[in-house]
Amino acid sequence: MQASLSLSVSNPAAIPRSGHGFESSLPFPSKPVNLRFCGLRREALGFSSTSSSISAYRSNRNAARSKKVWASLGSDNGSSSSAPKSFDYDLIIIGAGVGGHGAALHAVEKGLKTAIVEGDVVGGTCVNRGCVPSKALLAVSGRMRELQNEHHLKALGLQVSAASYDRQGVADHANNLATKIRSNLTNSMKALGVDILTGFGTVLGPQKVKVGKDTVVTAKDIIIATGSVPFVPKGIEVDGKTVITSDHALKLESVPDWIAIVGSGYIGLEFSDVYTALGSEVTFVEALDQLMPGFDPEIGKLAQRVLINPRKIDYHTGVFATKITPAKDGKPVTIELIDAKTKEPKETLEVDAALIATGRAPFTNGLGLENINVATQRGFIPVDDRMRVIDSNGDRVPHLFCIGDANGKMMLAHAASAQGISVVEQLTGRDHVLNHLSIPAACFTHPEISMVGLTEPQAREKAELEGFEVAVAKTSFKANTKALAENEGEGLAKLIYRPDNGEILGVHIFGLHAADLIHEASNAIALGTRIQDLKLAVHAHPTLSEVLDELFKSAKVSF
Ligand SMILES: Cc1cc2nc3c(=O)[nH]c(=O)nc-3n(C[C@H](O)[C@H](O)[C@H](O)COP(=O)(O)OP(=O)(O)OC[C@H]3O[C@@H](n4cnc5c(N)ncnc54)[C@H](O)[C@@H]3O)c2cc1C
Repeated sequence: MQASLSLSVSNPAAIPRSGHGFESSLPFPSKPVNLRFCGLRREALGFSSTSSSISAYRSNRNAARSKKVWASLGSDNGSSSSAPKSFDYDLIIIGAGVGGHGAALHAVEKGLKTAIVEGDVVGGTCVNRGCVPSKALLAVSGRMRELQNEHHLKALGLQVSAASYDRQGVADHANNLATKIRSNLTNSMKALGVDILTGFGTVLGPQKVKVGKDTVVTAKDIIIATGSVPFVPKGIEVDGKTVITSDHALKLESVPDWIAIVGSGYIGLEFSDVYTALGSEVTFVEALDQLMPGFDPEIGKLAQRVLINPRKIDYHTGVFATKITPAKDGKPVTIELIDAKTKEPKETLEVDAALIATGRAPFTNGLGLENINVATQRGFIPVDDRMRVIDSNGDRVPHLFCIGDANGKMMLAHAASAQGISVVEQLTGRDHVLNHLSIPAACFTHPEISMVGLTEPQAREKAELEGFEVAVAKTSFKANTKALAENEGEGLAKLIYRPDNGEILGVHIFGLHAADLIHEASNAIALGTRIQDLKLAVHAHPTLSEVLDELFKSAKVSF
């Protein structure tokens, strides 16, 4: 039975989505979708934004405009430009993904007259082809996994005769969620006064954008937020049916008996969770010597023991897939492997399907960067620590910023949104530099993996360079009452810190709801809270949050 799931892409051809022929530098992964990023703001939740509140926004906006402080932007971003004195907008954002949307809402709240240009559908990757539909599928795989686990059910005194699923129903759940969130997002932007300009955006100059064929709009400042597309290495032929990317996999048009997943980063891992829960066997193909590169090694090892070994998953590490050919005329998908180091040919795998999860490539094609003397670096737009675009001479391009996946700093939804908010803060007079080390990442397998800050090897390297001590504390979920009540005691939380001053360097969690638990640590890093103060915080009992309480209490800080 074939599904006809559609993500309602009104004009999917508007933006090319082919691979870019270079290695994507995907930093570790993801975190839970903050509903704010997905349009579920007050208004969308039924607290309607009245016309009086909108007009209040508009008059605040005008007041804020006249008071705008540009000091933080430096002289080359200020009024020295020869651009026209009056503009159509204070701010134009190119790309209505999660980054563009976050920036737009913050900008109108701050009183900036704002337009957002979108060449496809509002919501970008996260809402239409990323976080949102993938988490809907993972919600299903989590439940399937529980219902299929006889030991778990028996331990809870439950009996379930057989768990089965309706593939189309599962696909509909993912599609419906994306549609709902996309509509919330569109409505909230409209309600707050963001102008949505439909068409492909091209930068004509630092303060001028062409939308579609012949509309030209000007703005005091421009943010590029054009996101990314799946990266497909050379030699791999994607047919969208048996050799697929995440864009296709999210439609769940089939559940193959045996699927190879090329790449074991967070996207590959999450899909392995979905496919194995729905009955597929999975084979990972990974170029590095270990699965799950990017995770703290100790957490990766534990995750491999729990997520990979007991499931219908096998793997080949240290190999490149040089050629992948789709199934045809009754022949299976073939995957030719070579040794990643020696480049000697190895075996050829024959499977029912292959999912290419080798990272994401920035989408900066056709943006008109040549008009502003900007050269991309492996496709990414170079920016400084305030997201200001850097040109080919190493100078800042006045009034031009780039946020989100397109700058490659941290390819996560909430990082894109935080960068957008940070830029708007700068434009409205507050110098702001985002601390990317305080931004958490999560992988939504069952159980989940989350992290913030440095891994232990990274922290030790930094300590050696800077000359300080590093200490590590750990707590098991087996010591947590709530986890045991749920029969989910498998898990570990790890804290990497400086014993001399109580600074948190990194926190890594594998276990039930790890993606939610990480925020206590990321807020502490963002706010500079030290472990000696966290030890005094009180957590409700019995909750999973006590895992972190235990973790901080077990750290040995020397004052
Ligand atoms: C399967 C999958 C699961 C993921 N899960 C998570 C997760 O759980 N948590 C997480 O944090 N991240 C997750 N991510 C990553 C996340 O989706 C991205 O980091 C995020 O979407 C980046 O946001 P962005 O605004 O930079 O770009 P995008 O969301 O890609 O949006 C860019 C927008 O710009 C538009 N556009 C591009 N060029 C132009 C142009 N010239 N003119 C007009 N419009 C243009 C595009 O159509 C698009 O709408 C996931 C990604 C995938 C693929």
